[in-house]
Amino acid sequence: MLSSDSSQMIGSSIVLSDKEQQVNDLLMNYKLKEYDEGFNNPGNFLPAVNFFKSKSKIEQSEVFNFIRKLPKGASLHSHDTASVSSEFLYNLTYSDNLYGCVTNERLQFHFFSESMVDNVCKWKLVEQLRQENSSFDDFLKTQLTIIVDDPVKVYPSINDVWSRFMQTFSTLSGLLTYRPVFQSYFYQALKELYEDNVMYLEFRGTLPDVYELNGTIYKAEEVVKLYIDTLQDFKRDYPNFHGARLIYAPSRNVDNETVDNYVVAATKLKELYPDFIAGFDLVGQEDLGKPLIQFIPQLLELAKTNIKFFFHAAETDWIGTSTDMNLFDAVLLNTTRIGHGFGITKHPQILQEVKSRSIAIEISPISNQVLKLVDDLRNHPGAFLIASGYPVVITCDDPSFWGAKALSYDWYMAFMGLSSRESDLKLLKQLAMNSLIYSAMDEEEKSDTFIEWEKQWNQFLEDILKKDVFMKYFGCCSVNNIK
Ligand SMILES: O=c1[nH]cnc2c1ncn2[C@@H]1O[C@H](CO)[C@@H](O)[C@H]1O
Ligand SMILES: [Zn+2]
Repeated sequence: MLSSDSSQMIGSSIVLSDKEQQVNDLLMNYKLKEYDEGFNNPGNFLPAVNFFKSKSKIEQSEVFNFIRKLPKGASLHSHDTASVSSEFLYNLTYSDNLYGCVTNERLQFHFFSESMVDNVCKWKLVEQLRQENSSFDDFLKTQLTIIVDDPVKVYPSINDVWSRFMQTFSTLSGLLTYRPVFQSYFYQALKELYEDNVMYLEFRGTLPDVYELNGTIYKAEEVVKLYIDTLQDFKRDYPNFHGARLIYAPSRNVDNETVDNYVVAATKLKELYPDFIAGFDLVGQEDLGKPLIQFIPQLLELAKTNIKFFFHAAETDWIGTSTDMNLFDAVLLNTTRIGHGFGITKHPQILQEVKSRSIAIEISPISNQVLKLVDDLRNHPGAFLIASGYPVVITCDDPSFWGAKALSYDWYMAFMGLSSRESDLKLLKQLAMNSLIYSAMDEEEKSDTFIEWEKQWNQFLEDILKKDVFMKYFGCCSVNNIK
């Protein structure tokens, strides 16, 4: 029974090479030490603690530092304006020509040239706001993320945390949709992934209007071009980075007529940029927005084109509600992957369908914890999906908003919180391969990328073993430590 049970886990069919086995021994040394320490002192087990509190401790974990070095393949679910580290975001607030204004206790940003400041708000240069009031900067920092000291108190329900979450998107809008910032932000998002050993990105974007100081506005089609140009710049600077694609993902909290317009826009974008546009999704808090069933005629129209669907579905704790039913519509509409799918384990029929049709579930553990679906990540439904070999990819959703960076924090949670004490390098290797297998790349591109990834993987094994030999002979970090 034991072997039948563990043979169903993701990665269980992998046979490790000798080199991989040596690296695995090291990894499991780190993992078991940390895991068993948690078993003995449950209050210290990091996946059980709110991420706002656990983050700095995760950064000291040897498992986490191992995962950071591991070539993780692709990042398949993140959002346009919640991608970069909060440090980078904060530094953007020192940009020239940036104005701020506070309405209803929320900060708004906008760039203006001096002669063109509008009257929509009582704008002042952010530089001036900082000079006038010594506590302004602390206030500004609270506006860039949803991090708070006491999340249980500040966010009693999911609607409270989502309200703050949406306000944060709104605060950042005027800062990030200024064309030079828009491009440097995307460049930085790619850079942080690259530095986290991620080689390819598929991200959701709403394609907001982007502006210049002289009043020029770029509409969706031109905004896509801005992404493509930035991607090209990035690939020129970092030729080992494979690439990126956009999933056009506007708000679901709209009427039918707006979705008619989405269909027209998505079709046009796919025609103009067939390679860069991966597909379509609808975003926003599912419990408060419209369910997919409301837009079936439009979505069927879109399905006639070669646009793939990547629907967010059942990002919820409720069973049998419209949010939960989105799983059925997503599968019936032949979705390529499912964003979150948090409710899936309550639906045996959907479980069968996703397995037989190879529809990957994009699991974002930290997002689900911070946005109040589950407190202790050992109770995340993804634990069942991983243990039973469902098609799963690990994703990061909105790392910027909770102080995470790129993908490794979520991989850490998947490895320590959502999988068995026994799960090892085989799981991590399969998760990396899954991220390429379930990407929107065509078969030829997938196999090219896979070859690139394997090179990185072999280099990673070499690097880990070299470091291990070094540690054995030199103790820690300096030749003075030779024993
Ligand atoms: O986890 C999520 N579920 C649904 N929608 C989300 C999530 N994270 C971000 N957004 C949505 O994405 C838009 C920016 O691309 C935001 O406006 C937000 O509504
Ligand atoms: Zn999302």
